[in-house]
Amino acid sequence: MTDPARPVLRMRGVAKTFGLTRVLQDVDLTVRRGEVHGLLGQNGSGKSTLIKILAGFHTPDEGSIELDGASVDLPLSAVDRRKHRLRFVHQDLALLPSLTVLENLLADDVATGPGIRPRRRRAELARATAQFDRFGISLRPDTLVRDISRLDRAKLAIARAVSHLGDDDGDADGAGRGLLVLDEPTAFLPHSEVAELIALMRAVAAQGTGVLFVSHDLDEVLTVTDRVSVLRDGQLVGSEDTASLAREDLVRLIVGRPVSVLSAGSAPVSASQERPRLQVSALRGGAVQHLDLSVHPGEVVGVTGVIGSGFDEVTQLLFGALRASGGSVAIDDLELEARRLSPATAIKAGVAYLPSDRAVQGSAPSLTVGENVALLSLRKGGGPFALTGRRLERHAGKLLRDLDVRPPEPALAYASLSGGNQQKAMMAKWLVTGPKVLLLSEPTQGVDVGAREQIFTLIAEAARQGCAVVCSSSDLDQLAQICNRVLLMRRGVVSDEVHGEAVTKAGLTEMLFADAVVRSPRATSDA
Ligand SMILES: Nc1ncnc2c1ncn2[C@@H]1O[C@H](COP(=O)(O)OP(=O)(O)OP(=O)(O)O)[C@@H](O)[C@H]1O
Repeated sequence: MTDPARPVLRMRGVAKTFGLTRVLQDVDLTVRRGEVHGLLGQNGSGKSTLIKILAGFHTPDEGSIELDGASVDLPLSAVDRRKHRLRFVHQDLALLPSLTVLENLLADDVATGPGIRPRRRRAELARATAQFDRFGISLRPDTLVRDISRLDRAKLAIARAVSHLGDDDGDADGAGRGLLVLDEPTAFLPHSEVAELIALMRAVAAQGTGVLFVSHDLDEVLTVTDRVSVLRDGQLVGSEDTASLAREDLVRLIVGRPVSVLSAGSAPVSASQERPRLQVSALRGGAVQHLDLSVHPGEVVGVTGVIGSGFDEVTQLLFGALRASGGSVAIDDLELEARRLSPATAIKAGVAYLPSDRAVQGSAPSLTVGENVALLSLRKGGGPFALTGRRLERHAGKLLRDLDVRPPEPALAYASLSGGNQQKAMMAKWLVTGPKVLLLSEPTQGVDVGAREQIFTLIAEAARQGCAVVCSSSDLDQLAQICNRVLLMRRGVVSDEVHGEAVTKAGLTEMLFADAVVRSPRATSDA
């Protein structure tokens, strides 16, 4: 029988170096059975590397790992991962959109065998339904994954991982239920939906599984975890009971110093009285039914709402990443028909766009950091010959240092930068073009508290230089810190607006709450 007090994971003295860079040093990490354990740290602090060691992707240079009290060989083999029920849910969720919920749940069988055998279908359906019921998930097994919401996809990915943890050969006392590693599964979810995933994590831990949860969202971490471990520059700087930590303590552990901007809020930039830099009239497309919007030089306007309200599509429409069906967009004296907008015309008109799905839309992962950062400035500088070789490296290197991208090394493969540093590099890429209009979609998703502060400063600086900024986000804290005014969208139209002193997290929460009250019961349950 498994000792219930025995940790599901114990890492000791783990170290990892890439080339000359020491990424992890002497890391001890313990996850207990039935606990949700947060793993935190700034961008580039080594969290993903630690997880990749657990996934058997990297071999540590030094250190040992015990799973359920048993020492395992390194690199961790698939056999050991399966034996000790070590499962992962990564940010991309790894679901197959063209298959059904049930087929995804059984993806291992589908991938390696003839699919779901007809005579077992009934049994598999019953098992899936029981699994969903156990965790309070309402998903129809026959629905195609491409037709379900982002929240349901995240739930499905977790249910799939857990279904392998709770196999019938578990110990009679329920011990030894393994370890579920969640690597930022909430990063692309609106804040209003995260609560449901938090409930799911707690339900998983309640069955005896250890949950290791990586997130940059401190409120989320303080709500769901029992303990947290913090990495700074590859070293473990603390493992603490969450209940004993105040938010400021956690920030200090992560960043190594207090971060004043989080409590004080950055001073909002003030809009001038000049005529609008960006004028949007009767824009429609996607879920957006009708949008009129004027943004002055120096003004930062937020757009928020619940999923399906269209708030997250406004910036995509303005950039031409999503085709508009009507309306017009004027930037200074240039009038454009919204239907004719494409990313190329938008860039030419002086529009910069930082999408939320950066890995897919925002960058060229196969190029180096320097090439990515210089992509647009090359275009601006008069063709592909404007900056080459050493000049390109010098130019990109300066930008990277200015923005504190770590490491500020233009020759590195872009894909090897940590998530938050990729985000800062993309911000650098756009800001060198001196845009008239800056469009942001969830600009600090997956970004640590220190980098978040730097990105806010960059946004304020862009506004100070006369940029008109539009930011689609469900992060009310972020909107309160950067915006002069925030629009609330409901069913494709603007239903409310807050501005001036009311742009605080409390003011925005109140606006959303008032909106939820007036929405129909069906719409409210979607929130
Ligand atoms: N394969 C690799 N080759 C070279 N350097 C790497 C490689 N993988 C990671 N690194 C470097 O190791 C450091 C730690 O990266 P890691 O991805 O573990 O950070 P992280 O804490 O997960 O960051 P984030 O929160 O931004 O995802 C970074 O400086 C990164 O550039």
